[in-house]
Amino acid sequence: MAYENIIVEKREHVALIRLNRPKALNALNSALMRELGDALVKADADEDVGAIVITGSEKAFAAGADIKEMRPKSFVDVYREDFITSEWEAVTRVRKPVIAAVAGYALGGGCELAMMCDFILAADTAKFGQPEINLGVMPGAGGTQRLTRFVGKSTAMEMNLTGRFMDAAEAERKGLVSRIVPADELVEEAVATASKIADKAPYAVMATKEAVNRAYETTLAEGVRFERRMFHALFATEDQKEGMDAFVEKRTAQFRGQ
Ligand SMILES: CC(C)(O)CC(=O)SCCNC(=O)CCNC(=O)[C@H](O)C(C)(C)COP(=O)(O)OP(=O)(O)OC[C@H]1O[C@@H](n2cnc3c(N)ncnc32)[C@H](O)[C@@H]1OP(=O)(O)O
Repeated sequence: MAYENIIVEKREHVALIRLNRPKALNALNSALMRELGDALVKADADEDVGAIVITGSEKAFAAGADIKEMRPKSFVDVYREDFITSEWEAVTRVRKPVIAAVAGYALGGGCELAMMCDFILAADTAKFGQPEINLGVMPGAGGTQRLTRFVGKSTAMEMNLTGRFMDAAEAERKGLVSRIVPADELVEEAVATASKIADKAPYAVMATKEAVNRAYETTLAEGVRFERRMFHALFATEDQKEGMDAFVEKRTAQFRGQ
């Protein structure tokens, strides 16, 4: 598939995906979401890729679903298409870690896309929000659910009901983003972080991601049991031997994904 709305680069075992509709502040239309889904499936299958970064531009990670594309749709259209379609959730099906590197606006579907990633690195210019209420609708891709889990009911309710934006400092304080970096270092820092993950034992990385995500979907007791079983399973890998041998031999581990 040829891409017109995203740019994909490979760097140091990292797939860097840039959303690229600058004139529309990376508004997420169906073509862009199809291309993003395709790029994610390919990066997930690529044995030379250990982690993925999704980013936008300096001004906008993404200003939400494309309002101009959405505007003429009827109830029957959105219900039949099941809009937001499963293409929007492609990122949640990726088994490798996905980092959202957010500068500028991450609004509506843009904020929802960032929250579907495994963690968010924010530039000091980042602004998050769920302004769908101003359009006479409400979030349709997780804004009422994921945002509430990240920042708690009170802040999520206020943001969803008023459309207020949250700046990077508040997002860090409330746990929406893992950390803030200067805007001109954002992409390099995200790629360096992803590359650090890509150097680790891939099955340990995959199992860790699965276990952390389980914390959102199950009870504590079930989650801890799941974690223990995944921990046990990693003793079936050569990388467990290599990691522990390397520690004892005081050298850097060379993981081979076996
Ligand atoms: C996924 C769901 C189900 O949850 C639904 C959604 O995501 S609904 C969308 C939610 N997002 C918004 O409501 C944000 C809309 N955008 C804005 O409020 C502003 O553009 C801004 C505050 C992000 C930036 O303002 P400003 O700097 O003044 O730039 P603009 O002139 O407004 O925008 C430049 C250019 O981009 C087009 N644009 C911006 N956002 C969208 C969008 N979401 N969809 C389509 N097009 C968008 C905007 O129309 C401008 O283009 P032109 O009209 O000048 O051609």
